[in-house]
Amino acid sequence: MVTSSTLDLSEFCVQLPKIELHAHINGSISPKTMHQLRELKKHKYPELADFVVPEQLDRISDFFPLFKFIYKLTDDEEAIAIATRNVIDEFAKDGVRYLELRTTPRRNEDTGMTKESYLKSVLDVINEPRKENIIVRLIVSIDRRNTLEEAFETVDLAVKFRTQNIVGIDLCGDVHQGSFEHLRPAFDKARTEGFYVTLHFNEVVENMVEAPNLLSFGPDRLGHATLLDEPTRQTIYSNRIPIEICMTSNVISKTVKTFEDHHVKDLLVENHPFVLCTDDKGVFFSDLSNEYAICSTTFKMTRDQLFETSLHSIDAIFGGSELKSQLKQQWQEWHQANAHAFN
Ligand SMILES: CNc1ncnc2c1ncn2[C@@H]1O[C@H](COP(=O)(O)O)[C@@H](O)[C@H]1O
Repeated sequence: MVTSSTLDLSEFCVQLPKIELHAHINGSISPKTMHQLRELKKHKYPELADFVVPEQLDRISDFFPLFKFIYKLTDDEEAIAIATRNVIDEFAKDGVRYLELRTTPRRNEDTGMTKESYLKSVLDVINEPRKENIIVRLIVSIDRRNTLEEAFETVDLAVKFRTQNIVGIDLCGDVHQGSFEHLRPAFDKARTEGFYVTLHFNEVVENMVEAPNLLSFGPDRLGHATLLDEPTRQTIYSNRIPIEICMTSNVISKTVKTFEDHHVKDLLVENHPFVLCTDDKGVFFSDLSNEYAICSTTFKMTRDQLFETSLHSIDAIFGGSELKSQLKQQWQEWHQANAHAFN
């Protein structure tokens, strides 16, 4: 039998069943898969030979241009399928039992990939049978830089493939570009069609002016919610809107100074719902188990508190009450079978 002395914090965090709700597919591609895809694509794009993901960024505006390279690695249906499959396998190995991936459908004129064939390729992988104990769902992302027409196109695609485990729509992309208000009619349509909605929220100071607009939409979850003024905080707390927390992402992209300063500390004090997530594990080099370990070490959380954090995350999934009950039962069974790991 394993005792607590043989199960260190990192191993506990891997074994703990976890929920991942904020993972962008193209940002989650591991160095190993990047290498595999680079080998496939190097003749076509020789410039990829010198591409390495930097370990540190000076500011968040240095983050978005990385995708000019990453998108060359996934420029066709086969490559995006390989990336999606490997990302799912890696999350499963890291103890994730329920995963909501998100991605922005993208076309590529050279390869003939369309937004529809991109989405189909991702969904085919999400829905393929797998041995691992992991349930996978998809959130379709709308990029802030999109025109309203493009945003509608994305929602229409989600409607077309809705029976294939698409559960929600997300607003993401370069935080210094575009506006939610401009794209709002597409989000209204998504809501009317019955999709859940999550919005990247207040990652940088410049986003704060549009916060009232985003909140007036009534999002089901918020991504990051890093900078909150008092009225915004009140609205989020009183409506108990769950927040997707990505500690390493925020610290590496310098929207939060240090782990100790991270705004998750306020949520812990307020007992406000949050879900620990990775954001872009391929770019920030941190798996979900590592995010649990960082949160635990930074805020002195016990193993019981980590288990409760993971268990409560189930309430924030874009799924119905039956699925939530099934997952909670699975979590409780794991807890009973692993009582020794909590000492
Ligand atoms: C750091 N925080 C973040 N804030 C906002 N958007 C982000 C993001 N991290 C990733 N993305 C969005 O996700 C895309 C990559 O995955 P997909 O091509 O969709 O699979 C990026 O191009 C960006 O638009």
